[in-house]
Amino acid sequence: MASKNSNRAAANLAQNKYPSEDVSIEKRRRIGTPKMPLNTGRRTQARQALTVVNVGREVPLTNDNSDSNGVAMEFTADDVEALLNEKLKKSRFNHKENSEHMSECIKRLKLCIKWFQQVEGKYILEQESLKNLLESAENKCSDIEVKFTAKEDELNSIIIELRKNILALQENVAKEESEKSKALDSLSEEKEVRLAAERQQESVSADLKRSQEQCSDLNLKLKSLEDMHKRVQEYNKSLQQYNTKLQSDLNRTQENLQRVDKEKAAVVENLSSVRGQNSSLQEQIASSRAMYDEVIKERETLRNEIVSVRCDLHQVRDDRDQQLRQVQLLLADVEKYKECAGKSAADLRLMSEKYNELESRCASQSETIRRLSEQLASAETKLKLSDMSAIETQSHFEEQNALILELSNRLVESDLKIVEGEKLRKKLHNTILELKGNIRVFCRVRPMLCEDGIGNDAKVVAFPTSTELLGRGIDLIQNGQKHSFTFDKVFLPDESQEDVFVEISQLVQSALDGYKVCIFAYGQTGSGKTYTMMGKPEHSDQKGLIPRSLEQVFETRQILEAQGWKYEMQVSMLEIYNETVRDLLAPSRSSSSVDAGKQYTIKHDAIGNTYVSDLTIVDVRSSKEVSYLLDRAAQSRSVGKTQMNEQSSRSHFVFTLRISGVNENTDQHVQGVLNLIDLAGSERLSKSGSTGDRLKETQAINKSLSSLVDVIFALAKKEEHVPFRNSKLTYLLQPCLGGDSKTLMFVNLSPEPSSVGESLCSLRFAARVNSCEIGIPRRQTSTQTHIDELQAYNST
Ligand SMILES: Nc1ncnc2c1ncn2[C@@H]1O[C@H](COP(=O)(O)OP(=O)(O)OP(=O)(O)O)[C@@H](O)[C@H]1O
Repeated sequence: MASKNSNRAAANLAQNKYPSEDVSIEKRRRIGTPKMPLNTGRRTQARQALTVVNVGREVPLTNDNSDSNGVAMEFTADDVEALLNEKLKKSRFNHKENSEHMSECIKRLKLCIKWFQQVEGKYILEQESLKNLLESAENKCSDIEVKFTAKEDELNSIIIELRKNILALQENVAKEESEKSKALDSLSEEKEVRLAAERQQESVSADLKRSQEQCSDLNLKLKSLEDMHKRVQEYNKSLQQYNTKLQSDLNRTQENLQRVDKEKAAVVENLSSVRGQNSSLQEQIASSRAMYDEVIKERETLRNEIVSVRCDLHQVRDDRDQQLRQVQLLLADVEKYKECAGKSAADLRLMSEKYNELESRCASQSETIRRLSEQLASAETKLKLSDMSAIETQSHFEEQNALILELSNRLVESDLKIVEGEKLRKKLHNTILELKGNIRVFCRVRPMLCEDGIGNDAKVVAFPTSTELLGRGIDLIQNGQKHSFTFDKVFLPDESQEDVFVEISQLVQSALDGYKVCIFAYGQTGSGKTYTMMGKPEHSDQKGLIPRSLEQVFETRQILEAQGWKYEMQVSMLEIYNETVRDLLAPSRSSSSVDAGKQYTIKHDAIGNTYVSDLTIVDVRSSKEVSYLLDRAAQSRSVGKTQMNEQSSRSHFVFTLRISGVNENTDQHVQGVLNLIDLAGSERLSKSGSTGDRLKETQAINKSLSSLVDVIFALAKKEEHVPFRNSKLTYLLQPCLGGDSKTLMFVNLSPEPSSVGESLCSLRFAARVNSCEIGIPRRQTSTQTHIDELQAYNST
């Protein structure tokens, strides 16, 4: 209830109303006051009332029941107005009346003032009460305002919080929505995955079924395979037998190859004889052609003669006809004359003379005609004869031409056959080499020498004689223990230099075909390395591989020249002594010590060719030139003395023949290299008994040979790093060992029982080399520009 009143009071305040205004509004209306704020309006009304009283207007009394106190009297606005507007009735003569009237007026005005004062008192009271009310209302209002602001603040903070909550909620909603969409996506994905999985499951179960079926099938197959395995094992055995047969076939193929080579040589010979025949036939043809031309010329002259004779004959015939016509005319004249017998006898005589003359002329002309006819007949027979001989010559010429054509066809055919044969030979040769592996090992045991000592009959080397190992196996007996080894070829002590060369001649041929070929001899001092490589060139049957190879190279070069090949050969020779390279062909070497200061550096180019800087390279055209160079090199070689061999080489000897060939017919270029190396002795320090300088040499030799061993072993194990640079020897041989060359190692053995330890070491190393696979041999064919580039590189 209290709050209701306070609310209403607040509302009134807001409308500038007072609580009691509603009550007094009627009164104010009645006294005619305008509606105005109370404190100003009431004072104005009072002043107006006083003004009315002071002005003394006559105000009609609307209420006559006013008592003497005049308190109960009430005045309306109209009353007051009327009272104020009332005009005093002044009469100049009736002062009394005027005075009465005035006093009346004053009386009324006083009443009116009194009323006003009462009203004012009431108003003041009311105003105070209203003020109190206002104050309380204002207090309430301020309280409310404070509460309101507190509430507002509270609400604002709540609103802010709510807004924050809304934002957070909106974010959450957005997040939730994105999660929802994600979840929906993943759901759909999962659905797809599930479908796929279901499908997969179906297929897997189908597969499973199939697998089970297959499994059972496989079980069956396994059984059959087991049976087959047994059969395969049996087959394998037979294959092994077949393999040995193949090996023998291979040997036979090699023999065939040699036979093919011989046949080739025969064909080449045949070809050259055919070529000779051809040239003689060509000469014959040329002479026949000359004869034919002569006959043709003769025939032409005869024809011309016949034509001229015919012309003459024609002429003579014409003359004769003319003469005959003249004779007939004359005869007619004679007849006329005879008829006219009356003419003179002189005329007659003249006429008969003329007639005789004409007759004799006619007879001579007939004679000429007969002669010319005879001439014509003989010329015609001559012409016929020359025609016949021309035809004969022509047929002979045609025969000769056919023969030439046939011979040239045969020549082309045999050329093709030679090329084909050559190709086949190369192919077979390379197949054999590939079958054998591109690093091969041959073992050679030298015979017992007088120097080896007499009476030492204990045999430490034996050669198995089984078909499988014949020519390939070797047994070494050390302290009663047998060590067996197998190599690509084992040469018995009694096998000749020729026998050894036959086995490597194809390799030498490969150098001409554009391959890099490297043949080196390894073994202890005195085991026959130099004998194998160099031999004794002064005795033709004891020449070693180097002179024989060179002879073959130059011989084959000549044969290949007939096929359009042109070769250029360059030779260089060096030795590696105490890890230092020495040029064996250096001109200064024998006379001065200029060479001693030179630092020969070994370089390899991108295509695996090796170059040694400053090394003397000599162009050679014949094996004789090379022999001369070999002699020069032999003199330059460093030869020392050890207990083991008086002429023992203490350095590695490297002979290099570079071959570059061009075939102008086929526009082929080949670049081959033939490296022939005589290594220094591989004996161990203890065995060599070296001291001082010799010990240093032996150590250097051992270092380079052990580097060779390391390189070979690294290659055998297919290691990433191969230590080629550990020694000059291995670095020089890098392209041969690690690259694409055809490499052959001779392991030379001494049959002496005292050398059995060294022989075992050599054989073990050789066996390791034999198990190596080192790349695929690659033929070096190139264009002319490439060769020029290489030569330019070489010259730098
Ligand atoms: N197959 C052989 N037939 C005949 N004599 C041989 C044979 N092999 C080697 N000789 C002889 O054995 C001796 C030593 O041979 P060689 O000089 O070739 O050995 P080496 O291994 O080269 O020795 P070094 O390491 O000292 O050079 C020589 O007198 C040589 O003639």
